[in-house]
Amino acid sequence: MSIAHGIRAVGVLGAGQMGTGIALVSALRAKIPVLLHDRSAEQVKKGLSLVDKLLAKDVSKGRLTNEQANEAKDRISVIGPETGIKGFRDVDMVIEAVSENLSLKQSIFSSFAAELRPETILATNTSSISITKIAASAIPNGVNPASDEGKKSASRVVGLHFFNPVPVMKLVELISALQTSEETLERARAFAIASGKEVTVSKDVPGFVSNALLIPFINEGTATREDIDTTLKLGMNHPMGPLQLANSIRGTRDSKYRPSILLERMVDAQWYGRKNGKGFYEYKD
Ligand SMILES: NC(=O)c1ccc[n+]([C@@H]2O[C@H](COP(=O)([O-])OP(=O)(O)OC[C@H]3O[C@@H](n4cnc5c(N)ncnc54)[C@H](O)[C@@H]3O)[C@@H](O)[C@H]2O)c1
Repeated sequence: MSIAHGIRAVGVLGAGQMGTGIALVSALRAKIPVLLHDRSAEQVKKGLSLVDKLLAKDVSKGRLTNEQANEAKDRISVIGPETGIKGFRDVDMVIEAVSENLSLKQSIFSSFAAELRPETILATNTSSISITKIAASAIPNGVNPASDEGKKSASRVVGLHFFNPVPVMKLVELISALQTSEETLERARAFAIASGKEVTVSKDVPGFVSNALLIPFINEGTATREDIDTTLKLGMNHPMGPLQLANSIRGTRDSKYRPSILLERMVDAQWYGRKNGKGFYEYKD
């Protein structure tokens, strides 16, 4: 049985690569008001100009009318630094897309618990941090996690893992923390579908489904980088070889997905892939 998401407005925290894309699909596809906040005014400016650019491209390709593009843009408003996350008080769901850092996310979810309404759904776009750990930080100070209030507070936290670039990639992984309620999960699923995505459900394990399956391809080392990538592209119809993809991802620190010696040595050599121009491949630009 499918249930309605019931989200009348969404808050997006972080206007980087992912937050900007999430704000755009929420405004354009789910057609609801979006409140965007980032601690950096510079990032907000960059994010909004990217939204303009992507919408203009859709109009020029005939995928959207001018009116649809303008309506989508008008649904996005910015919460300034003086208001901060207090500006999310009236939304039904927030999606956190700040930098990948456990203590940063824990302090943000603890502020969400202090500042937002108790029924607001709290979603995180993390790609490698345990949703259960994040959910545990969404319990108000002094409340016992095993009490009814503690369980209820953590039960509205869910993983909503969008892929990069968000407007293009069709998949969203939905991740249930140990504490997540069925209602939170189903409403988050309905919201991702309304935003134009296909949803898969993953357990709260390191890497979730997608990155956990990718790691063995990257770690195998049975042939040259080109032969590994060509095998997966031409033999298995992957659009991109795993080692090309590996140049854009980061680690999980989980022992099950321990990187191969070669990957560790590449990090020792400070060859960080696309980030600084050398990984399995070299990137001149
Ligand atoms: N980039 C990807 O391919 C990708 C894919 C899936 C998931 N993710 C996850 O999405 C999240 C965001 O990744 P990204 O690539 O967009 O990062 P990014 O560095 O592009 O953006 C992060 C943004 O968060 C802002 N920020 C940091 N601390 C903040 C705070 N306390 N309050 C408000 N804003 C704050 C930064 O100013 C920055 O604009 C991470 O958890 C990442 O793991 C990334």
